[in-house]
Formats: sequence, C-alpha cells, structure tokens
Amino acid sequence: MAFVIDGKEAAASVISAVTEASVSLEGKTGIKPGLAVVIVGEDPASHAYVNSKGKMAKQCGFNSIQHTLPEETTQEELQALVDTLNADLAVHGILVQLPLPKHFDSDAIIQSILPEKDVDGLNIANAGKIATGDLDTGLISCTPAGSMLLVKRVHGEDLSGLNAVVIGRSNLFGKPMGLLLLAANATVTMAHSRTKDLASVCRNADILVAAVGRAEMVKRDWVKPGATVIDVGINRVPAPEKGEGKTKLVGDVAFVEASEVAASITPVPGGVGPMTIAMLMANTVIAAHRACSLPVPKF
Ligand SMILES: Nc1nc2c(c(=O)[nH]1)N[C@@H](CN(C=O)c1ccc(C(=O)N[C@@H](CCC(=O)O)C(=O)O)cc1)CN2
Repeated sequence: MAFVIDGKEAAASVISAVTEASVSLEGKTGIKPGLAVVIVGEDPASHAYVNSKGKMAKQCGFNSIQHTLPEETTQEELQALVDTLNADLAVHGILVQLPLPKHFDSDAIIQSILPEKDVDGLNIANAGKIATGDLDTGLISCTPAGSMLLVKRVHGEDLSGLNAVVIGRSNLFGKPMGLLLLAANATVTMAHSRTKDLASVCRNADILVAAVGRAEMVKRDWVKPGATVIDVGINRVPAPEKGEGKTKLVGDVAFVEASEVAASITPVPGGVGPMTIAMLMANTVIAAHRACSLPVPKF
C-alpha cells in the first residue's frame, strides 16, 4: 500500500513558518501583512473557502479584510473596489474568489490586480515569470505551489531523471504545475482531453498529477508501480452508503485502487486542498516583506 502524503500536516508546517515570519515582520516594522479577500454572490462552497482564508489569515497574525458583495454587483463596481485595494498601502495581498458570477469578465478583474499584490499568482506578469523560470521575484499560484511542495517532500528539490505527467492544461493549475516540475528538472508531459491513449501516457509517469475535474477517472492501470500520485481534483459525488441524499468528496484518482500500485499518493480530502490556503498565506507574507524591502522568507 502506498504512503499517504498528509497535506494537512504539510499545510500546518507552512502555516507555522508563515506565522513566525509575520510576527517577526510586525516586530521589525510595526506592519502586519494585510490580506483582502473579495467574494461576490452567494455560492456556499466559495463562502466556506473564503471564511477559512479569513480565519487562517488571522491565525497567521495578518490584518484580514473581507469584502462581501451582492450577486448583482457590476463589473465597474468590482473594478472600483480592486482599484481601491491596489492603492491601499495596508493591503499587501488581494484575492478575488473564483468563480465570479457569470456576468463578470473575470480575467479583466484578475489582470487588474497589481502583480505585487496578486497573491493568487494568476496575473500574466506572475504566470510569465514562472514560464521564464524566474521562481524568486513573482508570486506563484497557490495550488501548483502547494502541490510542488508535496512532490518535493517525497523526491527532494531535484527531479532530474523523473518523468512527470500532468493531466489538465488550465491556466489556473495545469500549465503552472507543468512549468514548476520542469523548473525542478523533471521531464514533463502535459496530457489533456485530446491526448491519445491517456492511460498509457500516465503509466509512464514517475510523478502523476491529476487535475481533470472528473471523479475517480485515474484507475489502477493508469499508475506506474512505485509512482507518486498527486490528486488535485475535488469532486462532490453521491454517497448512498452514508444515507439518502448524502454526498462525499473524491478526487480525480480512484484512491483505493491507485494506492495498491503507487508508492505515495495524496488523499482527497486532506491532500492538495489544505496546501492551497497555506500557500496563499505564504504569498501574502512574502508580498508584505517585499513591500517593506526586507528579504523574503522561503517556504
Ligand atoms: N481566487 C481563487 N479562487 C479559487 C481557488 C483559488 O485558489 N483562488 N481555488 C478553489 C477553491 N479553494 C480556494 O479558494 C479551495 C478549495 C479546496 C480547499 C480544501 O482545502 N479542500 C479540502 C476539502 C474541503 C471540504 O471538505 O469541502 C481538501 O481537499 O482537503 C481549499 C481551498 C476555487 N476557487
């Protein structure tokens, strides 16, 4: 059976280092890292994530600011809020919770966040830095950064000689994840819905990263014996075994089957998910250090 990579424990250790850096920054400068989280509309899952971010920010000693806007907010109103937060010197990190309601041009909003405050790492300037191999001066998007931290816990910093396959090519995850694996010297294949014989491509992976958004799509025979499997999927599916109408979370990997073949694997829940919020806190404390012209902590 595979070793289960504990994302909660890894996230707790990042949070403890972030808290130490935040307390030390405040001690030196009197400045607390400021994180502004903006949410528009009523989506309950998004509200739950935003509440967790607010709680975690407070736990890290940050100044946590939440802006909750109604569903009928216009593009111009949201843009005006982002512009105000961009200009606010007490705000070091800005995050707009996604997805935004359908009437928004999300990309225009995300791209208008100042790159140095873009703690989600979704801005073209930050994405471009990863693409050019500069991992030190920008902000790296949280889920890929957290996934890499878990990969490095297993394999160390240098992935030379290892084949990595990323299933999924989104701007939010797949592309930056592929680039981070490449920057760590892995030989990277980006696979997606149009890839021919996906199962055999995946079977070649020493590191298999699944981000397809389809419940338990990656089966036992997709996994190379001894591989490391990182499951980025969060899918809510019916769980009749828990009672009528009940649901449960599963990843993009059939966990039990894959665990019989892999050497290490992340669970869902409790794997990559908690790392997303931990890396958001890490990016905020990094942004605050840069704003104070102090050397940035490493996580
Ligand atoms: N602006 C952003 N929007 C969204 C992001 C993001 O990174 N930035 N990611 C997701 C949602 N998300 C954070 O916002 C997020 C999703 C899941 C988890 C998590 O810890 N999941 C747990 C399970 C939680 C549960 O029981 O429901 C786990 O996997 O263990 C954290 C953050 C979309 N929007």
